[in-house]
Amino acid sequence: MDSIIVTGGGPLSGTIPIAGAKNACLTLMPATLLSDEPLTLTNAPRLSDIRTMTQLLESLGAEVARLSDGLVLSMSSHILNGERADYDIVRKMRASILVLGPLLARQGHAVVSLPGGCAIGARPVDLHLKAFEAMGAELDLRDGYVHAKAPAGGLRGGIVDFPFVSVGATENALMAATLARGTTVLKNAAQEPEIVDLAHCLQAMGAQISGEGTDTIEIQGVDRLHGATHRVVTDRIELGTYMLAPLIAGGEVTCIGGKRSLLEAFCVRIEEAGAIVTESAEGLTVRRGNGPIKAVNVETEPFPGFPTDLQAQMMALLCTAEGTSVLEEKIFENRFMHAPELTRMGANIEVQGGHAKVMGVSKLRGAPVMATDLRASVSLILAGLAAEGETTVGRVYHLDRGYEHVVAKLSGVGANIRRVKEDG
Ligand SMILES: CC(=O)N[C@H]1[C@@H](OP(=O)(O)OP(=O)(O)OC[C@H]2O[C@@H](n3ccc(=O)[nH]c3=O)[C@H](O)[C@@H]2O)O[C@H](CO)[C@@H](O)[C@@H]1O
Ligand SMILES: C=C(OP(=O)(O)O)C(=O)O
Repeated sequence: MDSIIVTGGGPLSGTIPIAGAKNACLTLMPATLLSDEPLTLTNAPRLSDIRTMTQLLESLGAEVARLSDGLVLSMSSHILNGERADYDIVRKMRASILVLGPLLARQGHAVVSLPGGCAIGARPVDLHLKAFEAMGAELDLRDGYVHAKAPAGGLRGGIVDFPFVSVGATENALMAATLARGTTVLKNAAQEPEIVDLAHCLQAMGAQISGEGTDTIEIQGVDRLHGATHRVVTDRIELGTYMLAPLIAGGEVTCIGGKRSLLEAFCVRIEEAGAIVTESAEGLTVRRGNGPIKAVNVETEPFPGFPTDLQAQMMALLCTAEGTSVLEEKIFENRFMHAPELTRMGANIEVQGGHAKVMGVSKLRGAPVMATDLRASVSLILAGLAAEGETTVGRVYHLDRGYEHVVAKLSGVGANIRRVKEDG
């Protein structure tokens, strides 16, 4: 197991290329199961989650080729020879549940392991299942698996009214509905850029979809989808993460490929805290304005609100802000596990239920800390960028799920950061 060692310093200067979005790629890849023709994704990120999804698709009979240093994924599921997504793969990555909709739509049956909870909360999949039921599927939950069967003649269109917004359930239902008979309407649908990206890819494959990016998506089922080539949208969470680096360590960084429209609510919050954000054709450039970073309050919400996947990193910034900030986590029940680790670095944070009160301190101090999940890991690296001395972040495998070349990207703008084997 590797660790990352960061020595506080600064200021940072230069450019960081932003990768294709993990969370878009993880739903675009299962879309290949909807067609017997090849789907090619460009701008794919080089991440362990993508390798896990590759393994899952291959277990179902798809062929996945990684070309051009892994940035191009070419997938083909000419023949599906499996219907079972095994617990051994699903437990590694919750996004595995996204094969259920495509399998059910294409071959009329599927057996997919229930993902179970994870470090940030219980994370049930009941909304995914209710959507398939609204399309006529019969579901049986036994032995830890969902056994799903479409009605004779295949899934049929239906009205799916989500009681609250779910990104994954919207994606799963959207994919399934492309091949259902008749019209499906998804109400209270998620509006994330990754949903829009999935809709664009499905449209390129011949799907009839309207309303993507709003809370009502309408899908007119078609008999078959064909192959396509699609470029994966920019990773707005990686983008936001690296935008925080110069605010914490000082300096100026341009995130290549960044667009404000992907992260408006986040940009507004960091500007309130004292950031200067400039958009150009190249990307987003960020630096501190005159004066210290100021405390701000943050509530996580579905898009277009402030993303939960940037809450930990924002907390790292606010640890040394002037004043007291309150962060409210409204998406996941247990997503403050970075707080005790930041406290080990000298932060002053009180967590109560879904709220974290962060009393700004003048400086953090380096310490050995433990990554508990993906975004928590990177928040500790960000905190380490300006901390006094050395911060060693353990359990870096969490980080590898969602950040490619993190050491190269941050050392490229002048950070003192290296990766070592756990035993030295
Ligand atoms: C691979 C991927 O894209 N992951 C993202 C996706 O996760 P994911 O798709 O799992 O997140 P959801 O939007 O579904 O979850 C939102 C909330 O709804 C709850 N819920 C969800 C489905 C369900 O059937 N029942 C239910 O109760 C969840 O426990 C959570 O509290 O969106 C999250 C919210 O933006 C992000 O943090 C994740 O990074
Ligand atoms: C929570 C995340 O991912 P996942 O839904 O795959 O656990 C994330 O990307 O921050």
